[in-house]
Amino acid sequence: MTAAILNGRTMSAELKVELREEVQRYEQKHGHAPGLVIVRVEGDAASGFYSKAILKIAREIGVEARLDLLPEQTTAEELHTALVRLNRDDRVHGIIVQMPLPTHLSQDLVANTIAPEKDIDGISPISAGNLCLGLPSFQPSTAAAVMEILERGNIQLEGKHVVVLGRSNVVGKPLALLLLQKNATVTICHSRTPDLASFTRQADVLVAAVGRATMVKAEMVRPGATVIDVGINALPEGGMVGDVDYTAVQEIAGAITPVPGGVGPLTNALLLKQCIAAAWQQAEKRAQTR
Ligand SMILES: Nc1nc(=O)c2c([nH]1)NC[C@@H]1CN(c3ccc(C(=O)N[C@@H](CCC(=O)O)C(=O)O)cc3)C=[N+]21
Repeated sequence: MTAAILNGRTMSAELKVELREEVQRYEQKHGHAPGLVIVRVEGDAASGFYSKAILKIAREIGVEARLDLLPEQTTAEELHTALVRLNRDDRVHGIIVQMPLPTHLSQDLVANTIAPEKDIDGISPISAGNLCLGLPSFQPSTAAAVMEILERGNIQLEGKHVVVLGRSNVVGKPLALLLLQKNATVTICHSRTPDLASFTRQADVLVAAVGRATMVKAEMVRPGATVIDVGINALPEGGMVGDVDYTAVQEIAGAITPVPGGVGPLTNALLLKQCIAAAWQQAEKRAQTR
């Protein structure tokens, strides 16, 4: 038996249609489009690709988006000033700062400066705190993309054992909290977990978010399990692979996400979804205080 493929491209196309309609409703009510600004500090080549991909999807669904490109030598103070200006700009509803930043700029600075109501990538302490408390909040978009795939793939979570490989602040940690909200039993494994396979073999749903090419092998997967691959590993010969040994694991798993074409295509769509939500929230708040 081979696994059902959870196709992120198809799901993303469906979500984009829904978001397009949502943007039209917003525009009819408020007379302007939701606004998004991507801040990119030059340095990391891949992040330029992601910025362009976000601009493209924004254009497709009708969100007004622009890229603010800052030079690699930008100081912490200059970045702070740029973010404060965006916080004060009423036409900007969502702000995303592309990671990774050059080493002299800290993610903390960004997380603590972006206005929580514009933090559509869920990196501020307010967003993280609300998520931890089980309150509504913006979510890191990759973690949100995994939840969207599970939902659209009709993968049941209540009472299921989900094993998450990786504990990053952008994927593993927030994802574990989102899964708990769905009443899953959650285990987080990481680089210091001994005998990883003894955990992964127990998983009804296995999520790999480690960043090590093809490290999840067939013998680590329980027959019939759902396997979600968040990994993006560039190959020296070009192309990319996930954290899962796809060819071998798809013979064992019940359902599996490919790389590319799995979690990736949904990530930016979820970012835009949260930007539209941010625009609604800000417009309604403004209406109340008038
Ligand atoms: N502040 C911040 N937030 C992020 O959410 C963020 C970030 N920085 N920096 C970079 C990572 C990575 N990321 C992806 C987005 C889309 C695809 C995507 O669309 N991938 C496709 C296409 C891949 C291809 O064909 O090259 C796929 O997997 O099929 C992947 C990865 C968001 N990230």
